[in-house]
Amino acid sequence: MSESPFLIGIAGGTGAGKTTIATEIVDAVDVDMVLLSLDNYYCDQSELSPEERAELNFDHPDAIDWERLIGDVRSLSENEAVAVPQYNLETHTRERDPITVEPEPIVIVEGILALYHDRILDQLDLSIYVQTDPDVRVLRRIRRDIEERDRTVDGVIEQYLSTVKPMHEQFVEPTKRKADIIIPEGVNEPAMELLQEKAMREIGPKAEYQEM
Ligand SMILES: Nc1ncnc2c1ncn2[C@@H]1O[C@H](COP(=O)(O)OP(=O)(O)O)[C@@H](O)[C@H]1O
Ligand SMILES: O=c1ccn([C@@H]2O[C@H](COP(=O)(O)O)[C@@H](O)[C@H]2O)c(=O)[nH]1
Repeated sequence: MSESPFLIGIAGGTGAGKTTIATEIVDAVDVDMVLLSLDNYYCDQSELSPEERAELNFDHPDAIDWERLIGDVRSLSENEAVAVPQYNLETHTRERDPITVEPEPIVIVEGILALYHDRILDQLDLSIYVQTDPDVRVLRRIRRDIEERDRTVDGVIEQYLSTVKPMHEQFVEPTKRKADIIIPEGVNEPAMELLQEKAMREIGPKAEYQEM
């Protein structure tokens, strides 16, 4: 692959539907893609006790290992494979072994702070902010964190009020102004069709070139 991949960033509050949108694009467009989630780039907290980890602020930009993320996005944009860290959201720790990810014609970077850092933003060809009402997001988060992240209702509510909500207002929501496109309420058919067409248009000539 000689051309640079087309880089898409998808940001938005917790529970907005970022992962769902990214996965739908990957499934619907007949081109190989890399989906890079900021959730894999949280700093490892294994040196702390489980109780101390549960108290951390995971919604402040300092919680993210930016150097690693910026380096991996740059490597993928230069068609180099990367070793993506594997982060466990139940234990707040990084697994021992990363997973090797090969470059593909489309790279999607997805996470609450995907549009926060200028060194990521500068590399993006298309930036998207998913805007979903806070009450919808928090209801989705309660269900998801209990079903998938081993949390309790009280724990989710306490974390939401102490860190998730204030950090969203301070750091996540303002990135909406940096977005090329704002998608309301997560997955919706017209928006998905436009995004899939855009991805195909951007990558079409490269795909044809590759087949020659
Ligand atoms: N448009 C939607 N309608 C209903 N439920 C949705 C929608 N989009 C996402 N969800 C659900 O909400 C939860 C959070 O979605 P997710 O895509 O993981 O959000 P994010 O990545 O922004 O945190 C998941 O359980 C998902 O199935
Ligand atoms: O160890 C961790 C790391 C992150 N979180 C929470 O995850 C969300 C971001 O993920 P979404 O999929 O976009 O919801 C963030 O709001 C953190 O609070 C965590 O709880 N523990």
